[in-house]
Amino acid sequence: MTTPINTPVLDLRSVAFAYPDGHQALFGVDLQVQRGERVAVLGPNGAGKTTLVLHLNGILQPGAGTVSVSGLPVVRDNLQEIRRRVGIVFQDPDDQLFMGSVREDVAFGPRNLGVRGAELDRKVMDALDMVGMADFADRPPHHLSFGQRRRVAVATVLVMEPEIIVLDEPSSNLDPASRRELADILTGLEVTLMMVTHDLPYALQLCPRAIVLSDGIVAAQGSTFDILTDDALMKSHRLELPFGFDPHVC
Ligand SMILES: Nc1ncnc2c1ncn2[C@@H]1O[C@H](COP(=O)(O)OP(=O)(O)OP(=O)(O)O)[C@@H](O)[C@H]1O
Repeated sequence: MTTPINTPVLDLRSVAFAYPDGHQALFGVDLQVQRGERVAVLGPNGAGKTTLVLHLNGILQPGAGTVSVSGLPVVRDNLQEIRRRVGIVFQDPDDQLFMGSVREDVAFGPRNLGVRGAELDRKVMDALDMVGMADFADRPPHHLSFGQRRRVAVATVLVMEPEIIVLDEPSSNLDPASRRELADILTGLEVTLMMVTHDLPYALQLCPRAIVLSDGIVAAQGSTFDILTDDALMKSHRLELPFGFDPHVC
């Protein structure tokens, strides 16, 4: 199927969601992400960011509203294709690494789609190369450091050649060098990217655009720089820059 060139990769219309216990987490979220964009999702604890992410590949289904990925609605019948198009890197890499070796973990997704033999080997090694983990292909994931496991988790998503990569707190628990190396990897990728983060300098470095999710609605969106330098907006949504960090000088 061909997709018109200006169809957003992500298109959320009036998405509302309540958990089974009745807690309403999203109250009508509208959000479009165009091909090639890098967008940060900012917001205080409990704002609904993870709930939003779980709607992007159909882990959660909205109570009202719609989610589409490059024009394809996120509904039960489309989930296999949606999950190929949307790669989610969860906060805890151990949620997505469960095989005996790095190579097997990265091969898991494409193998499920029927890729085999030399083509599978090539795809796996290309993805591991992109995250600088090719030398670790035969190591068990649980023998790797947290930062190395996060890179492998990124490779498990890259190998599927998704249309958008969504990362939940990609810089959490990384030491400064690993944090910087992951930023280098992510900025080098030619893929649409959405990143949920409390690490505001990271958002500024990686994502030209940001949205502020607060109490289950999109409270603001615009350039990341404009948002981070709007003191009143930042304060009203409990967003704080690290002490001494000045967005004007990075
Ligand atoms: N399984 C659940 N059942 C009921 N309520 C939930 C469930 N998961 C999350 N919530 C509630 O939904 C709201 C949004 O949660 P969510 O995890 O999406 O927030 P978040 O913005 O990702 O927060 P954080 O920055 O702390 O990770 C919160 O009030 C939370 O308590």
